[in-house]
Formats: sequence, C-alpha cells, structure tokens
Amino acid sequence: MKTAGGDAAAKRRAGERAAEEVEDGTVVGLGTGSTAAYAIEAIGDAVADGLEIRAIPTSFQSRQLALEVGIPLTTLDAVDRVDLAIDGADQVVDDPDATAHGTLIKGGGAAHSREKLVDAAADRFVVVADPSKLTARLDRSVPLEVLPDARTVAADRARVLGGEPTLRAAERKDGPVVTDNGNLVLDCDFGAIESPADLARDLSAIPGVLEHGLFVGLADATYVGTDDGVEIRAY
Ligand SMILES: O=C(CO)[C@H](O)[C@H](O)COP(=O)(O)O
Repeated sequence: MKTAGGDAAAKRRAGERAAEEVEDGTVVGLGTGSTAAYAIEAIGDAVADGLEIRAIPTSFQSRQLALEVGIPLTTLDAVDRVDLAIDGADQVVDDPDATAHGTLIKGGGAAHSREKLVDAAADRFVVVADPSKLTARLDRSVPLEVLPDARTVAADRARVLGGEPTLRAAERKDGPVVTDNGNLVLDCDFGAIESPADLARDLSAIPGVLEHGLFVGLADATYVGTDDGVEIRAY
C-alpha cells in the first residue's frame, strides 16, 4: 500500500469507528488510502464474526484488501442502492461558518474518479481522517484524472483557470502515474481556493478531464481520529 503521512493511530481510530456504522444486509462503498484501509480491515473482522454485507471497492488497492480480509464484493451496476460509503480525504474544510464546510480534496491515491462515483451514489458518505486533514480553506493541489490524449490541452485549460498543473510522476517506475482506469493525473495548484464549488464546475467543463478531486456537497460527516477518540463533524 502507498505509505501516507498523518497520524496513523488517529487514522485507525477514525477508520475503525466508521466501520462500526456498517449494518447487516447493507451495501458498502470501500474508499482508498491508508485511513480507509483501517475501516476495510475492521469490516473484514466483522464479516468474519458473521456480518453479512456486500461491498463496492473504489480502486485496485481497496479491492485487493477487501479480498484479503474476506469481504464479499459486488459492483455498482449490480445493486439497487449503496447504503454507506467510507472514504479518506486529503483535505476537509472544517469551518461551520463557511459554505464550503465539509468540502474535500481527494485523489492523493489517484483513485478519485471511482471514489466520487461510489461516494456520490451512497445514501450516506462518511469521511475518515486524522486532524492533519482539517483546514479552514482548501489549498492543496487538485488532482485531475485526464485522458492521455488530453494531457496538454487540459493542462492549458487548468492554467487559464489559474492553476499550475504538474503531471504526477510514478515513484517506482519511470514516467507518469497511470490510474486504475488507464489515464494520467495532473495535480493542479490553485493556491487557496476561494470558491470550491465554482472551481469544481469549471474543472468539470474541461474536455478530456474524466474527474477532478474536489468533492463538493457529497460528504455527510467526517470522523476525525484524535489522540484519545473520534470527533464527528456532521454536515
Ligand atoms: O483520495 C484518496 C485516494 O485517491 C485518499 O482517500 C486520500 O489520499 C487520503 O489518503 P490517506 O487516508 O492515506 O491519508
């Protein structure tokens, strides 16, 4: 698994607490990343103890882990509904007075397109995070999953919107990261993002962008692992 920064103990608390929300007979979306992995492992333990669920993974990584821990899998087109999705985030706006409260940047693992598909389909979407992910204003790079042919034109369009795009490079392979869907990732630095909703709309309009990592109005709650427990932010 990709190693990630942040507080591992806090991530584990958040993931395990969210896994307690999974009820018998439900369909669950399984997010990607180190925090979501703690939830998947805890759900696997519950399945071993008799919990009956079906799950929809959001990436190769979460599918692999779910198989390892014995969670029965299904697909989005084979179910009537997704009851709950549990997923991590790279940044979460944590300011009850801001309209962007609960808005996310995701895609640190280049899985944001399938994550958005599953998270948005869920009746309830719970974000799991350690405190380092909370921010008053989003200011991390926004990942764009782009068709390989669209790399240059999409980068140009992102620049027009005020972004500085960088093609995400692979770490143990020469060349770029290739997503689970066979595409490339442009990490676009917009500085502090004034209006995530406006930027999300503009990024969605770029031809060749499969999906961007701004999740606006999708999360129902964030479970934040702390030194000694879990704080829940509901939206
Ligand atoms: O969006 C994601 C993957 O595309 C992850 O959920 C996000 O990068 C958080 O990862 P971690 O829990 O390892 O910090």
